[in-house]
Amino acid sequence: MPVELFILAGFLGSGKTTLLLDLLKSDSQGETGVIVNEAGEIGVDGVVVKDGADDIPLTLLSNGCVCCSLRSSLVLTVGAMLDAPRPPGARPLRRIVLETSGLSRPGPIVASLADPELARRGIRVTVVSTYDCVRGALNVDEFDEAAAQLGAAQRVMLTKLDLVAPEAARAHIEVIRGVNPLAQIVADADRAAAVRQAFADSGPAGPAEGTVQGLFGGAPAKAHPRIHVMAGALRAGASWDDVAMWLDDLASICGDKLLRVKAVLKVADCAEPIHIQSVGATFGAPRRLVGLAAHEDICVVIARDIDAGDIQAALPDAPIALSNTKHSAVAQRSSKVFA
Ligand SMILES: Nc1nc2c(ncn2[C@@H]2O[C@H](COP(=O)(O)OP(=O)(O)OP(=O)(O)O)[C@@H](O)[C@H]2O)c(=O)[nH]1
Repeated sequence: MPVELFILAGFLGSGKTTLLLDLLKSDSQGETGVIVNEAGEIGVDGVVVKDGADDIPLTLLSNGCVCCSLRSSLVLTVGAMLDAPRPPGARPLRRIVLETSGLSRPGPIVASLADPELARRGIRVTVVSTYDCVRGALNVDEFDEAAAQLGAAQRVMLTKLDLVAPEAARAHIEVIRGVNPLAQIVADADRAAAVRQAFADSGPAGPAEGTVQGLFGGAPAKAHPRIHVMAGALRAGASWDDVAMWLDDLASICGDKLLRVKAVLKVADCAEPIHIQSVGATFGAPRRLVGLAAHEDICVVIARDIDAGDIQAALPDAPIALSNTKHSAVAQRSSKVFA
């Protein structure tokens, strides 16, 4: 049976990891492999996926943004995942999901997968993009990435439907149709049904591959010139209160320039690492990761028009020291080329 490779795209915080975890929970046969890529050098999603679903084949591509720098390693990773021995009695992998960074553009990833080795294996590629019904996806500052992610999708999955009225959902569907009239829109209020539709087999005809590659194949990967991906290092001995106060300060300094915070931090006064995340400047409830007592700290902050130097200058005694990552440098370099 051909293996389905799903490229899971969608803007920062739009619900990719949550959708992936729902798929893994529903996959009682363990037929799904996962590749996680994040902006910057930090793999929070990989940790969260591992905590939510044991025993899945999982590979992290965490040394850069996949659409900028990892083309050949992606092909090798997919091949290695398919060749890896399966546990006794397990079925062969039926699908692989590549969760991209919320800043990745799917076009170059699809183009990089047009590889003779993968074609020989009969892999079918489908781009599934998540669309956040609370934030919308086409805010002016995020337009380039969001439009690329929606435009390249064969399927667009409406997320956070439970948080909006049906009229709002209908309005979002019109927006999506305006950007990509070819996409199948998954808007089922029954979450389990929606997850099945989002990851349904693409069928013998394949998911309009010609269309995606024709529109986006080979396009250069443009990092957004105004977006900064920062890594944070936790000061030894910092407590949960220190971190909570810093998050408050960070939100008030950045305001709507703050796009995403994700961290797994081992603070002095809690036995387990704590998973923290925000979408924009809105923080979800912190969660203890019980299975990960010995995990090293990871922290990523993604913002627009404000970088680590600005934040450090405003918060000099912070319990978390921020530094700009390669993704910011890539963004700055490419702004000269693409501006
Ligand atoms: N109520 C509700 N919350 C959701 C839904 N999907 C995601 N969320 C919440 O939105 C936040 C971000 O979700 P993630 O799944 O981490 O988003 P993501 O797209 O993987 O984020 P990045 O990898 O940073 O781009 C989390 O707090 C989720 O719990 C949904 O369908 N309903």
